[in-house]
Formats: sequence, structure tokens, C-alpha cells
Amino acid sequence: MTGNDAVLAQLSDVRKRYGQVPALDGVDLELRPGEVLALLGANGAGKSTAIGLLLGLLAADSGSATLFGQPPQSLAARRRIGVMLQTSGLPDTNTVGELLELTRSYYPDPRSVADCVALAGLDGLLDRRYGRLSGGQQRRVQFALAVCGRPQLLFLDEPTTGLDIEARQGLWRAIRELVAQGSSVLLTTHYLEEAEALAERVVVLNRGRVVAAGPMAQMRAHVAQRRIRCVSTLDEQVVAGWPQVRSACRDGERLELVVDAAEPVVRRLLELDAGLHELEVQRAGLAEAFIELTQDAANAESATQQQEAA
Ligand SMILES: Nc1ncnc2c1ncn2[C@@H]1O[C@H](COP(=O)(O)OP(=O)(O)OP(=O)(O)O)[C@@H](O)[C@H]1O
Repeated sequence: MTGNDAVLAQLSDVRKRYGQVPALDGVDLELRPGEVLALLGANGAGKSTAIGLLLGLLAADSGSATLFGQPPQSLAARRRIGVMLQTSGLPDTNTVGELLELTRSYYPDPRSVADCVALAGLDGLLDRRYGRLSGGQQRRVQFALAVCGRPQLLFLDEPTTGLDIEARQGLWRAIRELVAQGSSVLLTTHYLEEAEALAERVVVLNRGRVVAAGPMAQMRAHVAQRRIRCVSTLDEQVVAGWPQVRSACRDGERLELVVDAAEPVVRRLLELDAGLHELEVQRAGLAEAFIELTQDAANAESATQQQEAA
């Protein structure tokens, strides 16, 4: 093995602007062996730019990007990665089998075609032309091409956008299988349940800066909020005004609350509605953590701007 294998991919204090737009502003990022790292952020946060730098498709204005301790353009490093970007640029007229054979030929020890078909769910598609496939089928072909070289490190940029639920879960199973075999994954996604299902570690970008980074469990624990669901006739607008209640809404006969502390709210609900049933209390998930983290960052930024303007 070559280079520094303790860190598979790394951005160190990277800055990148497109004209006046700062896409990344002093970002540090590390991907370690065996981990699935989810890179999260709203549209325009800088996720694709970070991936573009790690793949050597873009050059940083300052700071450095490395793959396996080498420059991302290095052929030796590139043979150890697999990539599924948001746009594929694959030729429409080739068959799936041809694309798979060609991509396999770039790698020293590729998976068999049968393995690729099984992993990506491509049964019956090998003889079909790529351009004639549905969007979801094309996405699965792109996944097969990303994994066919047995990559040690897989870059998946919004891999399940456009897939139906069954195909999405099939892809999650395949990703877990690859990780169990020793691959590492850098994943971007707008589906927070996807990050929760796959990643152990999360980095949240907001306007080109890392606003939070840490293990998934820690990220969730950041959110003290709880979600309460129950069947109740209480008026949701009244409940929304109670202390500790962040939001209250109704879905048919079901009341759904997000609260800062569950116990006092549950006590009050039970006191006021003797007929209340199907009570559930859950820790709020990554979605709530994400919203809170990016709002905190936005609030801190606007406070700084106001101080500067004063
Ligand atoms: N080629 C470009 N020219 C000019 N500005 C760009 C270019 N590519 C990206 N940007 C800008 O840089 C910022 C970061 O974009 P980037 O595509 O990295 O975000 P992202 O987090 O991947 O977004 P999305 O979730 O929408 O894919 C955005 O403000 C975007 O408009």
C-alpha cells in the first residue's frame, strides 16, 4: 500500500470560490478506513464542491485535498475509488453490459459481472441500451459501475435520488454489504433517513463551513427534543401554546407534537383527555438535529453581521 492509509481522503483547510461565491471556506474533512461518513447540508452548502476537490475534478484556491495520502489525480489513488456522481455523462447508445465491461477493464481486480448485477439489482438489463432505461434503472447502473472495481473508497453523491422505496432499500443493503466487506463510503444525501440508516459519522456543511461533525448518535443526542404522538381530541392550536411545546399538528385523529421535555407535556395531555390512547414518545431524529444545527449557524452568522454593521 502507498501513502497514508490511516486517512483515506482528506480536505485540510480548503477554500474554494466560484467568482464571488465562496463555495468552501476553510473546510477540514477526513474519511477513515471502514467508515460511512454522511456529508449533509442544504442546497448550495458545498457538498458537491467538496467531492469534486477530493476527486481532483476541481482545484482548491488554498488548502489541500488528498486521496490515500496522494494528490487526487494520482492514477494509483483513482484505481482504489469508485464514484457515483449526480450526473453520469454515460453514452446513451452503449448497452449496460458494454458499460460494465469497459469500466471493469480500468481496475486491476474487478468484481465479476454476475456480482455487479446482483449487487446493483440489474437482472435482465445487461443487453438494454443505457439511454432507454428509466431514471431509477440508470441510477442502479451507475452504482454498478461505481462498485465494479472493488473500491476501497466509494463516493456516493445523492445515490438514491429518483429511486422508488424498494430500489432505495436494495441499494442500502448493497452499500451495507460493501461496508461489511471493508469498503468505506463518503455519502451525500438530502434524505436524512438515508444518512441515519447508513452512516456512523456525520459532517454538516452550511454555506461552505463545517457547522457540526461527529458520530451519528452524538448528533442525535444534540437534540434534546422529543416527538409525541397520540390519538386525542385536544385542540392542536391550544396544545401548541403550552410551555415546552415547540409545535403541534394534527393528522386525522392523531396529534403530533415536538416538545422540549416529554414528561410534563405527557402528564398534561393525560390529565386533560381521559380518552387519549396510542401514546408514543420518541427521541427526535437527525432531521430535527440538522434543522437545529443549521439554524444555530445561521443565527450566529447574522449576529456577527449585525455586530460588524454596528
Ligand atoms: N460551476 C459553478 N460556478 C459558479 N458557482 C458555483 C458552481 N458550482 C457551484 N457553485 C456555487 O457554489 C456553492 C456550493 O455549491 P455545491 O454544488 O458545492 O453545493 P451542494 O451542497 O452540493 O448543493 P446541492 O445539494 O444543491 O447539490 C453554491 O452557492 C453554488 O451556487
